[in-house]
Amino acid sequence: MVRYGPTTAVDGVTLHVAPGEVVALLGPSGCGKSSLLRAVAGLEPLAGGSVAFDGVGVDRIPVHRRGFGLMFQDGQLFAHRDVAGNVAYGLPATGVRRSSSRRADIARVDELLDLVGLAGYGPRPVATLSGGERQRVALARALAPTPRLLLLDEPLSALDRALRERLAVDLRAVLVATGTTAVLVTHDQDEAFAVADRVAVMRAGRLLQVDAPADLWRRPRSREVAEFLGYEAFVAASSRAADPLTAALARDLRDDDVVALAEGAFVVRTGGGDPDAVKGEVRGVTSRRGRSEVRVDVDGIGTVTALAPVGARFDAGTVLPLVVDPDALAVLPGSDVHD
Ligand SMILES: Nc1ncnc2c1ncn2[C@@H]1O[C@H](COP(=O)(O)OP(=O)(O)OP(=O)(O)O)[C@@H](O)[C@H]1O
Repeated sequence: MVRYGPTTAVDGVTLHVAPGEVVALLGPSGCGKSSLLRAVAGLEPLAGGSVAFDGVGVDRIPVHRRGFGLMFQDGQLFAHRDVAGNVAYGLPATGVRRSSSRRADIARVDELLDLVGLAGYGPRPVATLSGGERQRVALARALAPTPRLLLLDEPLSALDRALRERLAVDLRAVLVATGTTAVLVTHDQDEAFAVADRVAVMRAGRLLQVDAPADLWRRPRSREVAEFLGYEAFVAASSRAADPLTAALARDLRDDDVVALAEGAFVVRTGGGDPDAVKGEVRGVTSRRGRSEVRVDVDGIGTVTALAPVGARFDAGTVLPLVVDPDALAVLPGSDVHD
């Protein structure tokens, strides 16, 4: 538990991270992700509960003795050191500076820069680096002491989306290659899914669900989780409107189950009429990422986003035949669904 005066930021959270595992804490702004991470790091005092590593409590151990690495959104590089100097700062001090240990340090810095895709950048002043390059240097520096746990607080959030997507893939590759156990805080679902082995969805100081990305997406435990992930419509399995959805899922549902629809649960059917197809009345069309997203009203379901080939144009009011893509559906068990 973490409290700030009367505000309880983290409450009743139990989270186990396996050796070598990467876990993302995902949730909206203010849900307590950073507070949880900072409590693990030792930067926030615990109002209750405990933090243990390898079965040993670390609550009384100060931040710098926990053997945990930290990396933040802004990298916090030293402006007066070059890239190699920043990475070398992260290396454990060897005491007597013998030339053999200096050579080993140089080799280790080169190895780390290579790992983060910055081979040859050692002599560059950090002021000349792009935002993405700075975060790569910050990652190399954080990994230099081979921390037993790496804590990353929104490490990619200051970067634009395209760069964030690329770096997320690289970040995962580096963590996996080094076998680093890590906890990452992010509000970006794509980032969490790209980097983590398991994603912990957080809301109002609590963990709602912790699962591998695919399981989280396919089996959100509650409507709250599903809505956070971007499911945009919810239909009672017992309603007639759910018939084409349950048919597409090809499995029996309980009457109190609820079918959740993500964007693309309907695809605009091109060519060939089908009198039994679901009908959707067009509200508007936007082009995004090489495809057309068509907002359609479907009887008994509401307004949802159907997909159509790029460049498809439909006038508002047009009635389109739709087919169901079962991969964009999830079933929420009835008893767990909260409105
Ligand atoms: N130093 C502080 N003093 C008082 N309240 C704080 C402090 N730090 C955080 N809080 C409050 O605790 C709650 C959780 O904040 P926290 O920063 O952990 O959330 P978060 O999920 O990381 O949000 P964000 O993504 O916006 O950083 C919020 O209500 C916040 O206002």
